[in-house]
Amino acid sequence: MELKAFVEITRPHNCVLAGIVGLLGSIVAVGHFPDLKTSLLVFLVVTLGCAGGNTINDYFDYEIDKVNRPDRPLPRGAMDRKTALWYAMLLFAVGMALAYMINRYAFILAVIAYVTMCLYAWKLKPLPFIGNLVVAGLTGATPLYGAVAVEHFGLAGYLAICAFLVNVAREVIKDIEDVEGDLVKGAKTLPIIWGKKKAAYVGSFFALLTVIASFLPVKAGVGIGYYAMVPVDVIILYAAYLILKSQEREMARKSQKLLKMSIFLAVMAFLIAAIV
Ligand SMILES: CC(C)=CCC/C(C)=C/CC/C(C)=C/CC/C(C)=C/COC[C@H](O)COP(=O)(O)O
Ligand SMILES: CC(C)=CCC/C(C)=C/CC/C(C)=C/CC/C(C)=C/COP(=O)(O)OP(=O)(O)O
Ligand SMILES: [Mg+2]
Repeated sequence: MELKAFVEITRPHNCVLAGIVGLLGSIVAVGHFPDLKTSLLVFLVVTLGCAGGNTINDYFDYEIDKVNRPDRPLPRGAMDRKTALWYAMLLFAVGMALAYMINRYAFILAVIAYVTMCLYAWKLKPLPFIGNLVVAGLTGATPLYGAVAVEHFGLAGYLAICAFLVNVAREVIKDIEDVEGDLVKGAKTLPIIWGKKKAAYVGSFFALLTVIASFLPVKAGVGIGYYAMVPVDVIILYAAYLILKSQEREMARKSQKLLKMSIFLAVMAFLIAAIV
């Protein structure tokens, strides 16, 4: 067993980004950084939840990942599945204990999110489009989590809408990329039941909705720092153009990676707009 697998299986890049988004939700809700203890707790509860979610996801996706992602820790043998299961439970347990230190609602929302990630990995992923909505819903819940922690909502709802829409687009396009492995496990994803072309239209439609929604905070008066969102929207539209042009695995991978880049850049833009 490789020790680095305990970090790798959590997909730390996603977890840190998610933790920042949780903190961003608190900031845009109250218009300033919350106190250090709340900031740290929000970051850790979201990061640990995302880490546990990614770990339990790989536990249940073992057969699919042997085809789609053979380089991941479980299919390559760097960690055994039973260890991954217990590790995920540990991550969730620590996250719930920390959530309890924030407030009652933050604890309840963390439990709901953690259970949802387990249900997704165990049963919901193979459901056409439902699985995509569940993952996107969890990403949309992330900024709302930060708002619940500070017991105020403010602009966090706009972040949640954008997070949800862009991740629906990305999840559908990821399913186009993963058709080969998903067929192995009998997953009935959108591209498998509707065909890759129709799924590409769905993904592009949600990408367009994301661009439209990305201007909601401007309507709410977020200032000049917000124009950093323009290049983000250009990247999102280009990702939509690519997947409409071709639904081959490599093009789907390029399109979904562009959407991930747009998420990272958008989060940085929101962070700058919230701080300056
Ligand atoms: C206009 C615009 C794009 C606004 C950004 C909205 C926003 C705040 C997005 C953040 C969403 C979020 C909480 C991201 C956390 C990291 C993440 C991408 C989570 C979803 O992961 C599921 C995915 O299937 C994992 O796959 P992979 O990234 O390939 O490991
Ligand atoms: C709101 C709280 C407390 C936590 C939220 C935690 C977050 C950010 C969740 C976002 C969604 C997420 C990262 C879920 C984890 C499970 C996961 C990786 C889903 C996608 O997995 P697959 O659909 O199998 O795709 P992969 O090919 O990437 O495995
Ligand atoms: Mg998976």
